[in-house]
Amino acid sequence: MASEPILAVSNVSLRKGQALLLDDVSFVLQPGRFYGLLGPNGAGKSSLLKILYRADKASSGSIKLSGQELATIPRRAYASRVGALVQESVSLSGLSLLEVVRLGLLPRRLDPAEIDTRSRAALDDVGLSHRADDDATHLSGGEQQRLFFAQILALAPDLYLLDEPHNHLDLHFQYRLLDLVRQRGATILASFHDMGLAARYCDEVLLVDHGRIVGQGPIANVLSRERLAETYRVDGAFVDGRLEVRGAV
Ligand SMILES: Nc1ncnc2c1ncn2[C@@H]1O[C@H](COP(=O)(O)OP(=O)(O)OP(=O)(O)O)[C@@H](O)[C@H]1O
Repeated sequence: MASEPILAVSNVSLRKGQALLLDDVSFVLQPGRFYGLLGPNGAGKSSLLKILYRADKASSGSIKLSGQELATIPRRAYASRVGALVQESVSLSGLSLLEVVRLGLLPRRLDPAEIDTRSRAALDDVGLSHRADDDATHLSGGEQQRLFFAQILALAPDLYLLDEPHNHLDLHFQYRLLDLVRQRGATILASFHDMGLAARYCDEVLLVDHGRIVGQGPIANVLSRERLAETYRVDGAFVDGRLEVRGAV
């Protein structure tokens, strides 16, 4: 029998003016699994993730975290269980790397020694411990992404929401950081445009198109030749677990 879902999304819609960004979205996430959120540009992936990390509110529908309606969970309690790596740029002005990671631990209310230990360990995980006291504004794009990964790794949430986690990362860190997150054994929902990474890491994918979930399951089943043509407008197919694309259609 399946355990209680960590997240249950039922009939969620999101309107902005005349535009329907999410249209009756429903799915559940089971604990400990790695889920990919796939879909073409403008499909609604970031809009959905924003609602899940409470940067936006659904126009209708229900979202439950371990059976509790999201709107009834105190913000701090929610933030200590659900960690997000997001696309929006954040000002790091005047902060050291260590301070940025510490900030991410605020919802946890830990004692200062524990905050320090966790923050330094997380910086080490992402290969930035030697720069702990540097000014965070001086980081490259990929280094900043690693810093935000450190923040979320230090938090150690039950549910990781990752919007294009591979953004700006070189090959080493794409694999290293996704391996690290997966090893935590938490639940992960991550959006991907890189199908190689999605195929390697995701137990299951959710395919979004025009604000609707049009498929859920193992990636090679969801991204059939027909769906790849309809949704991504490419002539392609999964062969031996790898996506082969002949070109755009
Ligand atoms: N505040 C808003 N008002 C109106 N439309 C919006 C708003 N925010 C986003 N959109 C539109 O909603 C659609 C979905 O955007 P979203 O960022 O969720 O897509 P996405 O699947 O994450 O795309 P990408 O792969 O390009 O990052 C887009 O067409 C976008 O222009």
